[in-house]
Amino acid sequence: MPVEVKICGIRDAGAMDAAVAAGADFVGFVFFPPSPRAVAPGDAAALSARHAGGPVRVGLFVDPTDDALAAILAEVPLGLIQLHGEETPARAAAIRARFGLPVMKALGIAAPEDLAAVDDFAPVVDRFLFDAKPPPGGPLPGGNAQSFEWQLMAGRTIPKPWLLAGGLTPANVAEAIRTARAPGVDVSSGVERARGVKDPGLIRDFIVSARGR
Ligand SMILES: O=C(O)c1ccccc1NCC(=O)[C@H](O)[C@H](O)COP(=O)(O)O
Repeated sequence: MPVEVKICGIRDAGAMDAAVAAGADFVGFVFFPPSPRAVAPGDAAALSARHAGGPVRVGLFVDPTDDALAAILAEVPLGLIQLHGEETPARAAAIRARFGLPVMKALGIAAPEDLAAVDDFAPVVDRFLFDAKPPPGGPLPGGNAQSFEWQLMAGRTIPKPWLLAGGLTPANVAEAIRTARAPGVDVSSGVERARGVKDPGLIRDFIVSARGR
């Protein structure tokens, strides 16, 4: 199976087109206003409409209310909801049931015990994303260009499809995949030329490096 790739934080046509052309499996739209990568729902819908088919459109949320989810889903044709906050398994289950979309839960990993949450979420989510724990007091719960120890994932049986994230770049993604034995990867900062500004060339390089060609 080819490694799955998600390009997160798409905000402009150049990035969207590059991700589609390079064969990304997922593109992420950040619906978290404090993020420099936040995108307005109308803009996300327009970017999505540039391509029929192609990658799964992922909406990234941080502890969203039902009203916020409903408003965005009314505008943007999302195929997957990414929960990147402090959502509990019960909240993830409720979102999945109410909105009828698959859910990917992001878990911050710094030590082996952080993976214990997998057992709690596995029955109620469709995918996992394993990211570095955010810096204490930092403004963002993700997208911080920070890696965690990839070796923590090696040899783990994760009962759902999963993506490795955190500090990945075109230069380190192949080693990260080998070390973590990751079936998929997610990137944001590592394909940016400035914070929040994606670089189409880096998006291409990242996907080529991840897939080993
Ligand atoms: O990217 C953001 O701005 C963001 C804001 C709030 C919550 C999560 C966020 N990003 C989550 C992602 O899926 C990132 O791609 C992932 O954390 C990896 O980011 P990076 O280390 O920058 O590649």
